Amino acid sequence: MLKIQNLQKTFNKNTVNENKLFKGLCLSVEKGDFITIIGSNGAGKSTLLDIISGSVPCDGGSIFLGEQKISNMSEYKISRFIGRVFQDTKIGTSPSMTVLENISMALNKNKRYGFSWGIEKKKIPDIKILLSELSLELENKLNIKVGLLSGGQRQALSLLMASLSNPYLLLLDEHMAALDPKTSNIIENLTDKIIKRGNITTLMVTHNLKQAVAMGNRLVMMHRGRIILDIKGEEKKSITPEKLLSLFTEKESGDIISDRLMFA
Ligand SMILES: Nc1ncnc2c1ncn2[C@@H]1O[C@H](COP(=O)(O)OP(=O)(O)OP(=O)(O)O)[C@@H](O)[C@H]1O
Repeated sequence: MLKIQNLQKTFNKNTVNENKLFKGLCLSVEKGDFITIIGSNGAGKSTLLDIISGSVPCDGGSIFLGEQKISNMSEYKISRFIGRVFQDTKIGTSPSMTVLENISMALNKNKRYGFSWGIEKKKIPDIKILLSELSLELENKLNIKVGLLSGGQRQALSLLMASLSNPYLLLLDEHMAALDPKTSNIIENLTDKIIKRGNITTLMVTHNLKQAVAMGNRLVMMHRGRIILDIKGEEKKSITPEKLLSLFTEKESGDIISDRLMFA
């Protein structure tokens, strides 16, 4: 479903700050895979999602989403196939528009008339049901401007909106990192529910080892632009945060693991 072959990326080429990040990274993702991605600071996790979504160009290699080569496409075109939720709770929604207008925009995303927030009245009951499943009272706030919602409510809405256009791929970039523990827990459960319900192929970057272990069917660990661990099936089910840490140290002995990863 997603095939990344021989990915190359160098930042600040031919300068003193040159950083050869990806030197032939490969990753094959099956339809319905829910992959949690962990790794040290600067490992390339966000850059990988940026390149897949077209916001950062790669220098070489190819990325296929199904039969479609997306590695040379514009970010705008790729966004038709991909949903993305960021760490910043303000990015996925439009603050000056109401909850209903935001939802309508997501529902109309890939339609011929494009981004529009016109909503058919008959759809409102279904939208209320979708929102009530978030258990954040948003079904009673249809006409409230999204800028007035809490970070958790906005993130739940972003997640729902990212899933509404039935994306081929969902990219979650530390989308729970800016939330307090209770809200993070709510969004974690929602993430699981939304992904399972739609069987959405998903890559989720996290610094939280417990979430990386508990969620998804596959776990990828990155370090310095390389994939150093890729586990799935029974191995993934039986992994613990402690085992992950010792595996990391085994594979990269001598390197200092990031405090952020270690104490998440
Ligand atoms: N626009 C850019 N210009 C120059 N260097 C960049 C740019 N974006 C990322 N980098 C570098 O690429 C490397 C990977 O960064 P990236 O943000 O992808 O890592 P990460 O694994 O997501 O890290 P973290 O866990 O700290 O968020 C880092 O060394 C970073 O400084």
